[in-house]
Amino acid sequence: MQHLAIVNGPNLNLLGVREPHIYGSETFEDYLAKLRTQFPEVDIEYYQSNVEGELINFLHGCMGKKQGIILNAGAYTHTSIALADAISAINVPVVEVHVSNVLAREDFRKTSFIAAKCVGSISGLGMRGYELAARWFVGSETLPKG
Ligand SMILES: O=C1C[C@@](O)(C(=O)O)C[C@@H](O)[C@@H]1O
Repeated sequence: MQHLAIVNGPNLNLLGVREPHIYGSETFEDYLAKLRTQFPEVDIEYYQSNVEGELINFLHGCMGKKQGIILNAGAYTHTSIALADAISAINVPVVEVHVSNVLAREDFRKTSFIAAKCVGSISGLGMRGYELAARWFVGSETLPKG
């Protein structure tokens, strides 16, 4: 069985409530329940924190345990060298996901400190970005299978 982690950063606990015109009106918990039924062969652990260091600790803990990480770092995407360093430090591939199209928004969202450390990025495809990232991991032959 493959083990993936979905990691959501600050303010993403408020998906469904927060600025629904940008992020939609579905809660992440509802979305995750559907996602899990789409990937019965995958163990998907979900972690969310509003605290930078807690996100880093969780990423460290994925070493040797997960085949891949799907990370929406929220606003830390645009600020956190520490998070970028954590992605470099762990031997687990990370796909960056953003619900909104960050390149179509404010200029400060156009910089991602984490993008270059990730295997790829998905932005602007709504919640489906998580599904597409999971599908990429499942189809990836280069990854060790658990
Ligand atoms: O919190 C978020 C959410 C986001 O990562 C997204 O999923 O679109 C985009 C970020 O710029 C923002 O700070």
